[in-house]
Amino acid sequence: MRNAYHVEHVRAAEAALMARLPEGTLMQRAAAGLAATCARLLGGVYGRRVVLLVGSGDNGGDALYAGARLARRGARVDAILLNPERAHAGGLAALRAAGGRMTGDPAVIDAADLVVDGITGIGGQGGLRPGAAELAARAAGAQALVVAVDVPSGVDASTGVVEGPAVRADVTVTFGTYKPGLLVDPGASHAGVVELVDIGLGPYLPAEPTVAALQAGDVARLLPELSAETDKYRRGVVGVVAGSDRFPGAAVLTVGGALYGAAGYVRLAAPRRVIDLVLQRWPETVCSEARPGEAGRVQAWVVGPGMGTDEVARDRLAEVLASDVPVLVDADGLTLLGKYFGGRADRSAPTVLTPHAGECARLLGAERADVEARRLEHTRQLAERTGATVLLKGSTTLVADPAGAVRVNPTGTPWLGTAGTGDVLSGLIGSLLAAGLPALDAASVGAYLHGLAGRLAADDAPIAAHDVIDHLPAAWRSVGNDHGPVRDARPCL
Ligand SMILES: NC(=O)C1=CN([C@@H]2O[C@H](COP(=O)(O)OP(=O)(O)OC[C@H]3O[C@@H](n4cnc5c(N)ncnc54)[C@H](OP(=O)(O)O)[C@@H]3O)[C@@H](O)[C@H]2O)[C@@H](O)CC1
Ligand SMILES: [K+]
Repeated sequence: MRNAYHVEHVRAAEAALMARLPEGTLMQRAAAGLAATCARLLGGVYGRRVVLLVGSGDNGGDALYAGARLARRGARVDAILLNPERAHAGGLAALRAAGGRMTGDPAVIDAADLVVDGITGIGGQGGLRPGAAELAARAAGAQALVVAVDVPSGVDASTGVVEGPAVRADVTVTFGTYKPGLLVDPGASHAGVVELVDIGLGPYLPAEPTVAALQAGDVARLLPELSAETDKYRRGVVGVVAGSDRFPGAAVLTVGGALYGAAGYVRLAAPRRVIDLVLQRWPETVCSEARPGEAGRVQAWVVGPGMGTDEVARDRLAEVLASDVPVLVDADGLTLLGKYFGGRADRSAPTVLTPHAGECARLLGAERADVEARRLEHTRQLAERTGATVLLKGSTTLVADPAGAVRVNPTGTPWLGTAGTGDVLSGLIGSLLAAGLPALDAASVGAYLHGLAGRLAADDAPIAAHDVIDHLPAAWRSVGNDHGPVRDARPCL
């Protein structure tokens, strides 16, 4: 698990650790890690041109001490101080002693091999002020690699919100722990590759992170265990209510995602025309024209993709919500939820909602642009308000549960932003719910596998939703299964 903590937790941990160490120790650890990354990126230090952008806080101090280390190894280091009177005194003295120079001329940026962004870190507030914004823009237009110290300046470390101009880094070297703003967009897309330098904060951070990102090993651990005794019934049945005469393809994609999840089989409740189309593609589907409540027992329902928003669809949703099993509501189901159910599910069994930003905005009565800009806040808010686990789709998919846990998905590709991929995701998560995964795990594991399948399918070229289904087995295989290879459960005869 890649854990990220709100700035208030980082500050508390830092204070507790600093109380046990000689003054300046943490900044030296940070600067050493930063300088090592810069040296590696430069592919050698001697004769390289490095420019430091230095704010008046400790973020600037880190940059100055790292610059001093590089200067001692022969780099030509120029520091631009945003506020010369308030720059970190110890860092300044170290840089001077190592042969670094202070300059007021931003033209040095144009000729630099590497720019170190030490304007603001966890102490930054709002978008960059004009002087800092000009330097950031100049660095973005130059050839140099940009390395952000702790957090790209202008990105809110705790939330990923970017309120105005901000640095766009190639690499961010962060200290002690990841920050949510490095994992959640729009901040994440400013951070580039994130490297963590251990400065010893670990034991002083709370057990529960503010935001966590699953890694392959976590997904492997969370996947359901299969054994020789596992049959289709024990693996669970996922029910799908999707598709309509107008949008039959949504059912094909949702069923496809569900078939390649962990459930033993997929039951579809839909109109005849939808069933015919689904059976052509997926003959293994168990289909029924009956209402969901009469279609047979399932361990989880997926309801919504392409089902329409008329009163027939409303009644189907009502039946599914009245069941006592986990339910995932997506697409038209979300519209119906807002229109007829006051935006609330009010169920005792787990409910998962999978809106994109527009659907999330509608359910919250907010603006879509606001949801995009403050993804963490709005995902949490919708989970609190609905009592459901909410997965907000889009760049850096987020999952929040009503108890306050938040996960951010580290996989995915912009190529996934194409019609029907959401239907595949719904089916996949529904299948994981049917196999018994708790809502937060089902949603975040589903997002992980879906994002990975999308990446494998795209390989830097456009994809369609059915390509994602085709690559789900490869995505599963690539994370492995912590419970051992299933094919070895029984000896071959
Ligand atoms: N925590 C740890 O364990 C460790 C932390 N360490 C390091 O300390 C960093 C935190 O240092 P910090 O607290 O001094 O704050 P920091 O990020 O330098 O920013 C404050 C400065 O920014 C300015 N400023 C604010 N907003 C601005 C804006 N929009 N645009 C422009 N300027 C703006 C603000 O100006 P003021 O408001 O005072 O005028 C003030 O000058 C942390 O990120 C890490 O790098 C490591 O050394 C060791 C371990
Ligand atoms: K920075």
